[in-house]
Amino acid sequence: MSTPLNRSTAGERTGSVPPVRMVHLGLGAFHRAHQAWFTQHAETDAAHPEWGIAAFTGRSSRAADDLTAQDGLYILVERSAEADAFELMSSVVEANPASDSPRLVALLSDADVAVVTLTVTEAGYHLDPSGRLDTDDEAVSSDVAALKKALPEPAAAPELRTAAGRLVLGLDRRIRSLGDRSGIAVVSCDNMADNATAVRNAVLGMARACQDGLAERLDEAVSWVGTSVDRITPATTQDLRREVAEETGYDDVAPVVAEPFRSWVLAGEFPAGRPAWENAGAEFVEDLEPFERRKLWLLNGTHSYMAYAGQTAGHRSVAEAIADPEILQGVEDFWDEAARHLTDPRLDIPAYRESLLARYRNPRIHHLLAQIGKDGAQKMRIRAVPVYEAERASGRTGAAAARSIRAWIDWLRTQDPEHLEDGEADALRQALAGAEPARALLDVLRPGLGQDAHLGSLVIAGD
Ligand SMILES: NC(=O)c1ccc[n+]([C@@H]2O[C@H](COP(=O)([O-])OP(=O)(O)OC[C@H]3O[C@@H](n4cnc5c(N)ncnc54)[C@H](O)[C@@H]3O)[C@@H](O)[C@H]2O)c1
Ligand SMILES: O=P(O)(O)OC[C@@H](O)[C@@H](O)[C@H](O)[C@H](O)CO
Repeated sequence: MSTPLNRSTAGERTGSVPPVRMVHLGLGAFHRAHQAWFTQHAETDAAHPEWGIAAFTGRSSRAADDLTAQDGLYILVERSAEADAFELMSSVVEANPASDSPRLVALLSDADVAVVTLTVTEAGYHLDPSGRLDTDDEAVSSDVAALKKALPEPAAAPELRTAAGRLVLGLDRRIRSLGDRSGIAVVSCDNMADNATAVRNAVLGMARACQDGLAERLDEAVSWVGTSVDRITPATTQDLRREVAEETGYDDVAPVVAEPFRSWVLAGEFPAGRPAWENAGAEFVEDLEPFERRKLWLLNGTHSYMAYAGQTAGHRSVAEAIADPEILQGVEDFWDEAARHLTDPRLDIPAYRESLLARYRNPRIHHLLAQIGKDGAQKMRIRAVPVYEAERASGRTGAAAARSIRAWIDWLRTQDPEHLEDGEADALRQALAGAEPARALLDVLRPGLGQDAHLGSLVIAGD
């Protein structure tokens, strides 16, 4: 019989409960395998940790219910090709539902809270293809209406639908209560190009739509920190729960599995302090872009290629797809093209590629292509299109990047348009229903791309 997991059953396996100094939005698997891990491993005295995380779910309250019942504790399974290592995680000290605006306001009004991190998926920023807040989006306009009413009333904390709306409310209250001491770092940990600008555009776009002058006040208080985050973290399954119970004796309802590899590169200021994440291997750099491109193009770019080409070929996981010689060739070709534009000597592309192959081939990480394939419009826009454009600007064909874009289009055309798992599903449905679907899908990726005759010859043939 397994034991429920909580601070009393864990006993001395955890240190004391650290004070909340970080707020996180988007309590998914990745946060628990990455930022929570780095925060726990940054502590110099594990018995008396100093940085606790108060996390909020992104939408449903499920993860908050599960983790609250366990006092925030969960088990992280580090899964290499050979073996599993089980670690009890205790840096998340509070798990709240996304709906709990009063708690978010209270936390952000506390001067000791110094950092906000986010993992709300690319779609959770509600940005349009040009990178600005999409004010036509229903969730965005609903938050604008609620905030217009609530902001002038200091005690109001309505339930909001977007991460940007929640941050506008919480940061407005922080500035009102802390004045000069309201400086704080907001750190997007989602896979996006220039994620610091992405979260800034979302939050300031929301503020601008709600109240004159608010965007400027928020921008003065917030340091928008850019990051490149990496640790392959598949969705949790019932099998994992069973395996954790067998190995540890705990009936953990919210375990997480991840590969041993992890990396976090950050650029930006932390006006109110931060955990010493460098103790856990994080790197702080002045210029994030080369690192971000290496990760988004080489890893995420080929993940997306494998997701579409792999599912079309009948594969289910990354490990299966990379074992297919044709797909491996497509991955290598994409890397050759992308690598020509990753010339910073600090990047060591050959070693990075070799390590990616080993990570993809880890047979014990069951990373589903269907999970990676969600929200393809936003992902292909930043993972494949820039490689194609960089190749064309250098006078080359961009054939491998085009092959990846074609894989997305071919796969999309086999899907039921009514059940697309994509934040841009409406635009995709419209494109798929038109007279020239492939061309229209290219235009969803980037307006005008459908008119690129060279890309058309590679992607649209047979339309
Ligand atoms: N899983 C990985 O390997 C990995 C690695 C690097 C980066 N990331 C980044 O982390 C993100 C989350 O990955 P995950 O594995 O935790 O996924 P997950 O499905 O476990 O969790 C997603 C989280 O985002 C929230 N969310 C989803 N849509 C939202 C929306 N529209 N508005 C607000 N919140 C929303 C969910 O409620 C949940 O808390 C990814 O989209 C990616 O940008 C993931
Ligand atoms: O998490 P997403 O949905 O942005 O992308 C799917 C995968 O490409 C991604 O999660 C990678 O596994 C991750 O970025 C590795 O660090």
